[in-house]
Amino acid sequence: MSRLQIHDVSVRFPGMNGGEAVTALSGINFQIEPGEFVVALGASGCGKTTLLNLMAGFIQPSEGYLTLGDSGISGLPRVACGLELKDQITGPGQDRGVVFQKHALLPWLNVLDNAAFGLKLQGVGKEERNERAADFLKLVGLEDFHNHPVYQLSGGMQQRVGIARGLTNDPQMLLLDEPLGALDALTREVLQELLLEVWQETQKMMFFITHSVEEALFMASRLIIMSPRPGRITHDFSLNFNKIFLETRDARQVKSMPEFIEMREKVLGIIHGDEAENGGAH
Ligand SMILES: Nc1ncnc2c1ncn2[C@@H]1O[C@H](COP(=O)(O)OP(=O)(O)OP(=O)(O)O)[C@@H](O)[C@H]1O
Repeated sequence: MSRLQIHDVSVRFPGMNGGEAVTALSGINFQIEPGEFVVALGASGCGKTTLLNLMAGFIQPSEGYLTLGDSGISGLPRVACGLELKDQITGPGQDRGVVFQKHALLPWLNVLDNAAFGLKLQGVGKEERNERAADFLKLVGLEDFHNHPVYQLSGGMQQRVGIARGLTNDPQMLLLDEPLGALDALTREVLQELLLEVWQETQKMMFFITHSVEEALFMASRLIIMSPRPGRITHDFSLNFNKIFLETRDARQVKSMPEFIEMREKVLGIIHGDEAENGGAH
């Protein structure tokens, strides 16, 4: 397992319709260690999705570079980085799985074919891809739904398929952009617990974006808070509420612990302070 490192990264987008350029991220230095569950929280527009897109290799930084172990993800060529990277700049890669809020499933395919779709694109043979997809469908509790068309499934079950699909390459890292944001409260809590179980089982690095402070505190082994204009990481907390849950399996009890409530108030204060500073802009 390798660590993900972000070195002095900034991202500027050209202004829309001839407007001013936007500095979405500035001076980001950050690393994710093997086994960490990192959650990013912050006001709208503070650059959370931009950061995830960088890690996924979907976009390039304007300055700086990213590495996963001794492979470059994006940024300056390895010569300019002064590093001995094993691989050239790779962009998106099988070592990083992505799960979106809208599960982006293919409605004409069944659950198994959706979960195995990425493997199919890579040319993995049918038997092997079905076997690998089945392992991860089992992990998310869908072992009895292989042949169901995805459009017949509830939102929560569709997102389970999305999570299984993100895992089928057995990536080192799972990048999740508000994966539970579109779900009802009850389903959301069930999937929070499921994701923690998946994390415990697979030990993968997780980078998870949310707007919910409670969800962030419950899920994170490390919580980063970002602030906009330009997007920066302003706070970095180590937490262990997720481990307490995995030991006790009692989410209600964890979320009502005095330490949890105290931390929730502290984080809300930080975020509301940022929003007030930015005129509540979204
Ligand atoms: N492709 C783009 N072109 C121009 N500006 C962009 C582009 N993508 C993002 N931005 C701008 O960069 C800033 C950061 O956007 P980003 O989507 O990363 O924030 P976010 O924290 O994920 O927001 P939200 O919580 O609302 O999803 C915003 O000001 C946004 O308008």
